[in-house]
Parts: sequence; C-alpha cells; structure tokens
Amino acid sequence: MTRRTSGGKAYPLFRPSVHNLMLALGVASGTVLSAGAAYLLGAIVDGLASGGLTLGEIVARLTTFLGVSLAAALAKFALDDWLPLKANLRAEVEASDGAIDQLLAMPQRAFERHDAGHFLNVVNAAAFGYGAMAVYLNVNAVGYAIAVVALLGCATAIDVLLVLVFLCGLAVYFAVNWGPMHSAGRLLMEMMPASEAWQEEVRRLVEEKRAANAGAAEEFYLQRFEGSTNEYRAFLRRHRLADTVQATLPAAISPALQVAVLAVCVALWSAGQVSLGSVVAAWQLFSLLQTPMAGICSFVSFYVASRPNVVLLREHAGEAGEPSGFEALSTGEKDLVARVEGTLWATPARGEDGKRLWAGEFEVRPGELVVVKGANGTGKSRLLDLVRGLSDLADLDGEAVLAPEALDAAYLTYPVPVVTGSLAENLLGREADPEAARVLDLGDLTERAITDQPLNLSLGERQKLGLLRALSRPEPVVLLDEPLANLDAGVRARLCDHLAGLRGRKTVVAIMHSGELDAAADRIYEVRDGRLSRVC
Ligand SMILES: Nc1ncnc2c1ncn2[C@@H]1O[C@H](COP(=O)(O)OP(=O)(O)OP(=O)(O)O)[C@@H](O)[C@H]1O
Repeated sequence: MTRRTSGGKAYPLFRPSVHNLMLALGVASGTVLSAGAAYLLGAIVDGLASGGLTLGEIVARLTTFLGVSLAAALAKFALDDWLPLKANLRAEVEASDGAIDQLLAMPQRAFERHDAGHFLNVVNAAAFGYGAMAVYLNVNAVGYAIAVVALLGCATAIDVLLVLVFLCGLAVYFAVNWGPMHSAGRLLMEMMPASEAWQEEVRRLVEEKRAANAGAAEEFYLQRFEGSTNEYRAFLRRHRLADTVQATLPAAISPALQVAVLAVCVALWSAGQVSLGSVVAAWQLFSLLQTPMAGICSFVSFYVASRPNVVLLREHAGEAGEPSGFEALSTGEKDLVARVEGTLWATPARGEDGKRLWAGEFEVRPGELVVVKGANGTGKSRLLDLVRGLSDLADLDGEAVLAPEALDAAYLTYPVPVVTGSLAENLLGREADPEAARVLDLGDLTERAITDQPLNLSLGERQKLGLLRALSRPEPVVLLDEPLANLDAGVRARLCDHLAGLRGRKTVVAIMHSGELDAAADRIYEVRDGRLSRVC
C-alpha cells in the first residue's frame, strides 16, 4: 500500500523555494509598480511647478503614468491576489490529504486516545489553517516585506529624510496594532478545546439522531448540545470582537498617520528641504505602505492563532508514526498463525482499577477452523482485535506471536461498517466471491442503493454485506466476529457448511454464541470464570 507520509519534520513552517520566492515577488510587484507610478506623479508635479515641461512632454509623462498604474492594478489582481490564493488552496488541500493519510496509518491505540471531534478538527480546521499559514508566511509575508523595502527604497530615491519619517510612521502603526493582533490570535488558540467539543457534539447529534428520536431523548440531546454551544459561543463572541478590532484598526489609524506624515513633509517643503513633487510622491508612497503593513499585521495575528494548529498537526503526525508494537510479533515460526498467552485487560489500567477480561492461552494453526465462545463482555472481540493488530498491545500482560497473515486477515467486525453506494462498492475494491454470494442468498441487495441510514438495511442484510466482504477477500486468514448473528436458519446452515468447507484452504477464527460450528471446528476455546481455555 502506498501512503503519502511527510518525510523529515512534519508540517514545516518555513518552506523556502524558488517557486515561493517567485510568488513573493509577484505579491510585491503590484505595490512596486504603484510606487513607480507615485514617483512619476511626483516628477510630473515638479515639472508642472517649474513650468519647464512642454505639452508633449506632459502628455508623454501622463501616458506613462497611466500605463504603469494600469500594470500595477493588473499585477495586484493576478500576482498579488490570484496566484497566492491558488497556492493557498493547494497547500490547504495537501495538508488535509496528509492528515487523512496519517489518520489511516495511525495505530489503533493512538487513534483511541481522541474522540472524532479531534480528528475532524485536525483534518479540517487545523490542516487548512496550517496550509494557509505556510503560504502566508513563505509567500505573502515575504512579498509584503519586499514591498515595504521597495517603498522605503523609493522614498530614499526621492529624499532620504522621507525614510526617517516613514520608519517613525511604521513604528507607530505596529505599536498601535500589536495588542489587538495578539489578542485575536491568542483567543483563537484558547478557543480550540471548546471548538473540538462543539464539533464532537454536532457529530453525535447527526449520528445519533435515530437514538434521540427513538428514545424520545430530544430534550437530553438538545441540552447537551446547548451546553457545548454556549461555551463555544462565549469564546466566539470574544474572538469575533478582537478579530474585528484587529481588522479595522489599521484602516482607522491609517488616515491619522497619513496626515501626520503629510504634515511633516509639508513642514520639510516649507523649510526648503524637499520639493512639492516629493511631498505628493511621499503622500502616495505612504498610502501604498498601508497594504503590506496591514498584511503583515494580519499575518502576525494569523500566526499566533495558527501555532496550535501546527502543534496539533505535528502531534497527529507523531501519533501516526508511532510503532503499533505489532510489527515485531512475528517469529517466523512455521505452522503458526497466532499464539496469545497471558492476561487481556480492557484498558491499560491494571489491578483494582483495570478490567480483566481473561487469562489463558490461545493458539491458531494454518488451515484450522477455530471457534471462540464465552459470555457477553468477556473479551472475545478484543482477542480478535489483538490477533488482527487493531488493539493496544499494552492491554496484554503476556506474550503474543502473530504471523503477518493474521495481522492482514480478512475481518468481519461488529457492527458491520456500511458504505453509501452499491453492494459492489461495499466490497471496497474487491470482486464478490460467487460461492459466498450463493451461500448468503443476497436477494435484491445486489441491485439496491445502500446508504448508511440505520434502516436502509435490515440487521440480517447488514450482516450478509459484512460476511460477503470478508469472505470475498483473498487473504488466507479470516476472522469472524459472530458470523451467524441476525441470519435466518437457512443461511446459517449454508454458511456453517461453507466455513467448514474452507478448512485446509483458509484459516478461520469465529466467535460463536451457539454450537453450530462445533462439529466442524479443529479447536474450540471458551472463556469461563475469567479463563480462556481450550475445551476441544
Ligand atoms: N477502550 C475500552 N475502555 C473500556 N472498556 C473497554 C474498552 N474496550 C473494550 N472494553 C470492554 O471490554 C469488554 C470486552 O468487550 P468485547 O467486545 O471483547 O466482549 P465480547 O466478549 O466480544 O462480548 P459480546 O459477546 O457481547 O460481543 C467489554 O465490556 C467492553 O466494554
């Protein structure tokens, strides 16, 4: 199986490349061209003030001014807005794809540390936030910095005094905006747990709608949802306010700063330090500075807010890369599919605090039909999960030897997962085994549209779908958690015959609550009084 995994440090913030530099230059190009236009305007004003320009020269300069201004507008749209937006979208989707790959690669025990809301947040908000921030940092922010430097360069070309005035203006600008920039970002960071809890509650409401209606528990669900909504909304309100202040403050203080800069320039002009054209150009240049400065401000705020996303994604990547512990369990012992010895616990807790499922020994040899029995909740499904490498190995106090065939086994799990689509799509890329299809008597299942709505399939039909999926797989080991559940008598009998007929060709382990497979079984294990032992 091929997976896209991130090599080196996962989710790096700095991604220097020629491509990113080109994009950054594009971001700066609109502002730089506008600065050229401002410079030309100053020259036109100076020419007019000195009275030394002919009509032809004035027309030529105005035409150049118009051309440069139009080019600046075009560059602003195409290079400053559109190309970075495209790069942004690509980076967002790539980060989300990577997070999904890591989710699939993640060992079960790491997966079980979190609820679904966490993963929804990782794949959606955090991945998109990271992708946007990476482009913002490596393209937009670099472009804004280039633009600021270019504007300061233009100011130097007009008059070096202007640079000092501009730098003072920039310092005031950042000082005023610093607080709101940080508080908006910080609030977003603090809001994350409430946002995860709210997403989890939405998921539960959607997935458990039927339980809510059937159990007349709408009020219960609504109250729980309201609780998490209120908490989330309290954060949202504060964040929206801070975000609005942060977004509008630059525009609010800009006019005041521009007037202050103009006043200083006019004072320098009346003192004979700069020309009238320089005052006009300085006014233009300083107003051009607003865009990159506002961009840098929103970047700082975005950066503060997005740092937790990066931490979250890196943790996610780390958990995906954690060894499951199952890799080293194969000793290459011939004629062995699985051997498990020791005590199986429901959770990592031991002793008084932990729930002991059973202690004992379990063994499966190739080609055998093995039956596992026991009362409800005694850990039979946990045993199959362990054999399939889908649980936390730390839950076993003892030793396990598992052949790669066991870790790769076809597995009928409970409840049977259903995919929206046709029956063929529910086989997840495999062809239906004709013999299994005959045994299961699929009826109109082959033609029907299947959805994950609980009532779309009867319990028996859902079971048949899961069985067909497991029995159609080519893997030599098949694990079946209660294969006969919800099937009618005819299908049960045919299925038992079919499973008995697989002996010698496939290794089958079946959890059973009845004796229908006992006669055909090579081994029968049973959990009795907390001990798993071979009874036949
Ligand atoms: N992560 C977990 N945290 C707490 N308890 C757990 C966890 N996983 C499993 N258990 C508990 O372990 C017990 C064994 O579950 P398991 O599904 O293996 O039982 P089973 O023998 O297959 O039962 P049944 O015959 O009812 O299907 C259950 O009581 C279950 O609640």
